[in-house]
Amino acid sequence: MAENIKVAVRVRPFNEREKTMKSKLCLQMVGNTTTITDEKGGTKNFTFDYSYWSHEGFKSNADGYLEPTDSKYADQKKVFADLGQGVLDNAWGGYNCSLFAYGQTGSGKSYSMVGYGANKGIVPIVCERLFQDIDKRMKEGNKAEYQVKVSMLEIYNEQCRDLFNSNSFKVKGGLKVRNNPKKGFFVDGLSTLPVSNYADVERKMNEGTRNRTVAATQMNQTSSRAHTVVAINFTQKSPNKEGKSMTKTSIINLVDLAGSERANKTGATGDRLKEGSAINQSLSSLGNVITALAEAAEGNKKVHVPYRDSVLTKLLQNALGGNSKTVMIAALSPANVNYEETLSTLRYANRAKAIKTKAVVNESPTDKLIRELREENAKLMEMLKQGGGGDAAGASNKEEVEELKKEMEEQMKQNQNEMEAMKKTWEERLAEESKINKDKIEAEKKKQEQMKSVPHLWNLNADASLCGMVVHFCPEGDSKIGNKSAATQPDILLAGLSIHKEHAVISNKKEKVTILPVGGAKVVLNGDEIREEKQLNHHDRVMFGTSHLYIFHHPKTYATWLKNKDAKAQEPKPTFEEAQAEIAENSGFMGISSGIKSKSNKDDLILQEDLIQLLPMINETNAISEELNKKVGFEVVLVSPQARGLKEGKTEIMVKMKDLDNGNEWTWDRNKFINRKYIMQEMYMNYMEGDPDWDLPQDQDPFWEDPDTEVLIGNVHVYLSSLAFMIELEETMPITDFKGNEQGHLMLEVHPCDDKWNNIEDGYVEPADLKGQKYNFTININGARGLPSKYDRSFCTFKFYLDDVPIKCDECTGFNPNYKFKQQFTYSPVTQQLLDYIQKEALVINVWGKQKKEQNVQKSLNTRELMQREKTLLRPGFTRLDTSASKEHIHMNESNYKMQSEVNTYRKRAERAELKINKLYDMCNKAKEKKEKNLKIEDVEGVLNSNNRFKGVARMMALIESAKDDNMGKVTSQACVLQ
Ligand SMILES: Nc1ncnc2c1ncn2[C@@H]1O[C@H](COP(=O)(O)OP(=O)(O)OP(=O)(O)O)[C@@H](O)[C@H]1O
Repeated sequence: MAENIKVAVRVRPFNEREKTMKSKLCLQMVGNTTTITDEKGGTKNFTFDYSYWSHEGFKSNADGYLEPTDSKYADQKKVFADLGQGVLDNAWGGYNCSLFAYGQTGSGKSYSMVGYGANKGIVPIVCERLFQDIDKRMKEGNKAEYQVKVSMLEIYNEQCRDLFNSNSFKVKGGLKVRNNPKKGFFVDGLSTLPVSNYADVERKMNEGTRNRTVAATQMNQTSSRAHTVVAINFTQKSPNKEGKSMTKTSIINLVDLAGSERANKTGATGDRLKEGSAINQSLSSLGNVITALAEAAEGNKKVHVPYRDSVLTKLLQNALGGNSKTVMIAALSPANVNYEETLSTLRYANRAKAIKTKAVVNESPTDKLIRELREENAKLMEMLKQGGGGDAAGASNKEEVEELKKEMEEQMKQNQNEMEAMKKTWEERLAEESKINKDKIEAEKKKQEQMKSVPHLWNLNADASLCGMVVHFCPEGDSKIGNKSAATQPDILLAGLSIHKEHAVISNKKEKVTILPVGGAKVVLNGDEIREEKQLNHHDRVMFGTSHLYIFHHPKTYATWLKNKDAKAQEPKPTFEEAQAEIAENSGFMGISSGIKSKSNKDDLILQEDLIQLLPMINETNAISEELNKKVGFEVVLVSPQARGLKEGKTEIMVKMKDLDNGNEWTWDRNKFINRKYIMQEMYMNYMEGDPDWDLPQDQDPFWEDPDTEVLIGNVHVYLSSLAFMIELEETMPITDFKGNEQGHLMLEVHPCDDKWNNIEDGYVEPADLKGQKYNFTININGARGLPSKYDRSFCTFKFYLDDVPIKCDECTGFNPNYKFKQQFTYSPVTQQLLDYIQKEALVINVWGKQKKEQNVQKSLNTRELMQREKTLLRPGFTRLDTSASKEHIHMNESNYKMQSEVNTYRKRAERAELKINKLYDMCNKAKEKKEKNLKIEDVEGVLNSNNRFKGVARMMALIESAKDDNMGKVTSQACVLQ
C-alpha cells in the first residue's frame, strides 16, 4: 500500500559563534507545528510528522550525553524511538527503508544521523539494535540465518567513491552507476562487506570516514558538498512451511546529504562559465525529483520524474518513489541570520510530505534467485553470439553495438559475482573479512594506546564529523613531513596543494616538541606563518600548505589537565572556525572581524561568516594557480555599496583576480568566485589524476578572463545641489576605487539652459521657485585625466533620477580620454521629488575600463615567482589588506566630497547674490541720477511677496529702472532682503 514519506524537522542549539553574536531565535515549535518568524515579526507555520525541539531544555551528563531538563526537548533517544525504531522494524519485516537528512551546512544533519561522542545518532543505534535483536533471537533458538553487510559511498561532484576502498578514489570519473532491470540503479564495484557485530560496523564506518577525510584534504574538497550513503544490507534466511529456504532482504539506506547552501549564495552568477561544474547537480536534481513526485502524488499523471538527472537521484530512486519506507529529517539552524535558508529547508520538507512510496516485502527463495540470474546470463550470451543484440535493441551503428556488447558483458560479470556471493557460505565470507579485520583491530588498539603517551597532531575540518579522523604521531626524535616525491619516505606523508617534498620537521626531545619549516614551505602556527623553529604547545593550531590543518596534542599537558579537572568537565578544544578566524585576523582582516563583531547585526554577521568561509578558498585558489602555473593571484576585498556605484545595499565581500603577468585585474562577486573555484578544483583533480586534457581551452578556463570584460575603475559622486539654485557646476572630480584610492579625475559640467539650450550663465533662484516650472539642463562629461595606464579604453555610465537603464558615454582610448559627452534633460513641471533628489542625493558616475591585451615581459617567471614579486601577494594565500581602514577611507572621502560640494554651492550662491545686489545698486544709482520718481513702494512689495521670486527679480529690476528718489532707500533695502 502506498504511504507517505515521514517528514521530521529538528532545530539545534545556538553554536558558539551564534552565541557570541547574540543571535536571535527565529523558530518556535508547538506540537508538530514549526513556526518561523522573520525580522519584522511575520510568521509562517509548517506542520510535519514530527517537529523536534532540540534548541534548549537540556543538560550535559557526566559522559557528555545531552539529556532533557524539560519535556519539550528532543534528545537522541527520542529521535531514535520515533524514527530509528521504525526503520529497524521495517528491516525485520523485509522492507527496504531509507532515511535521509537534509539541511544547510552545520545545521545538524550529521548530529541526527551519526551523532557525536555519547550522543549517538540514528545510524549507529540502528546498527547496534539490529545486532542486539539478532543475538536475542539466536539465543531464543530461532533457526533462521542472518547476514548483515554494509557499504559506504560518497557522491562528490557526480562521482561515486567507495569509502571502504581508497583505491576507488583513483578511478577516473569515479565508480560507474549501472541499471539492472531487477535491482534498479546500483554502483558497480562498490564493496559490501559482511559484518558480524556492531563493533565491526563502527570500525568500518570510522575507516570510511577517515578515507573520506584524507581524500577531501588532499584534493582540497569541501566535504559538506559531498553526499554520504551508508547502506545496510540485511538478509534473513529461514525455512518456510515447505522446508524450502526463503530469504527476506532489506536494504537500509542512510543518506547524509550535502549542505543545502543559501539560495542567494549559490544562485546565478552571471558568469560566462556555467554553474560550478556538477557540484550541486545532485542536490538540485533531488529538489526536482521531490517536486515532480509531489505533483504526481497530487494526481498529475503526466509528470515526468527526472531520476536520471543525477547520480544521487538514480541511487535514491527506490527510496523516493519506489519500494521503500522512507523518512526525511530536515535539520534547522535556530539563528535569525539563517532565516532564508531555514525557510527554504522548511519548504523543501513541506513538499516532501506529499510523496508516496510503495514498499513490498523482498522475499524470495535463494535458489530461485540464482536460477533467474543464470537464465539471464544465458539469454545475454545468446544475444552476444547474435552480434551484440544490436538489431534487437535498435542500435544502428557499429559503435552502439560495441557499447551494448560491453554493457552485456559487464552485466554478466555482475550476475556471476552475485551468484558466487550467494553460493559462498556466510561463514566463509565472515572468516575472510575477520582475517582482514584482525590486523586493523590490532593497529587501532596500538594507536589508541599511543595517543595516551605520544605527542601527536589530530586533524581539523570544516565538517565537525571529520575532525580527529587523522592522527600523526611525533615520537622521540625527528619526524619528517613531506610528500611522496621526497628522497626518503617522510614519517608523516601529506599530499595535495602546496605540500613540498620536504616540508617541515617536528623534533621531540624529551617531550619538548618543536617544528621547523623546510625551505620556503608554508607552515602556519596559530595563525602566523613561521620561518624558523618554534615550540609546539598543547592545542596549538598548525597548518601545512593550504589545507592540512591540525591541532597539536601534548599528553603531558593533557594529563595535568585531567588531574585537575572537575568531575564533569570536558576538555575544551579549538574549533575549525576559531583556527580559520585566527588565520584571517593575522592576515590583516582583524579590522573587519572586530568591526563586524561590535555591530553584530544580521548583515555584518553574514559578512563575517562569508569572510571566514572565503579566506581558505582564496588560499586554495592561489595554491591551485601556483600548482597549475596559471599566473593569476586572488585577493579578498570588502566593497561598500557606494563603492560599487550603488546608492544603497549591503557591504559585500568580493574577490579580485589579478593577472600577475600584466597587472590586469577583475573583481568578481562572491558567487562567481565560488563557482569558478569549483571548476578550478575539478581542473586540479584532473591534473592530479594525470588526465592529459586537464587544461581547458581559454573560453572554458576558470582562471581566464577576457581583457575585453569591462572593469569598474572607480566612481565619481557628484552632488547636484547647485542645480537646484539654477547655478551651473564645473568640476574636476576624483575617481575613487572600492578601496577609496584615487584612480584619476573626471571633468564634468552641469549647465542650466534656456529653451534654446543655451547655457544660463548667471541664473539664480530659490529651489522652491523651480517647482512647477519647466527646467532644462545638460550634463557634460568632458573627459578623464590620469587613469591607470593598464586601461587602454574607458567609458562612463550613470543613472539620473528615475532612470532604469544607465546612460552610457562612448568608449575612448588613452589614459586622458576626451569623452565629449553631453546629455540634455528637460523636466516639466519640476516636482518636489525631483528637487529632493537634486538637493540630497549624489549622482554616481561609474568609470569603466578595458585592460590592455598584450602580455608583458614577465613570461619567463612562473606563478610562484610572480606572486613573490607582488607586494600585495607576498604570501601565496592571504593577502594583507586593511579593509576596515579602506572602508573608513571611502566613508571619509564621500563625506568630504559632499561637504566640499555644499561649500561650493554656498560660495556660488553668495557670489551670485553679490553680483545681483551690485547690479541692483547700479540700477538704483542710475535711477537716482535720472531722478525718476514714478516707482511705487507697493509695487516692490507685491513683487517680493509673490511666490515666483525668480520672475520677481526681473520685474523689480525693471521697476527700479524707473524708481523715484524718495522711495529709493526702502526699495534697495527690500531688494537686499530678497537676496
Ligand atoms: N540537536 C543538537 N543538539 C546539540 N548539538 C547539536 C545538535 N545538532 C547539531 N549540533 C551541533 O552542531 C554542530 C553542527 O552539526 P552537524 O555537524 O551535525 O551539522 P551538519 O549539518 O552535518 O554539517 P555539515 O553539512 O558540515 O556536515 C555540531 O557541533 C553538532 O554537535
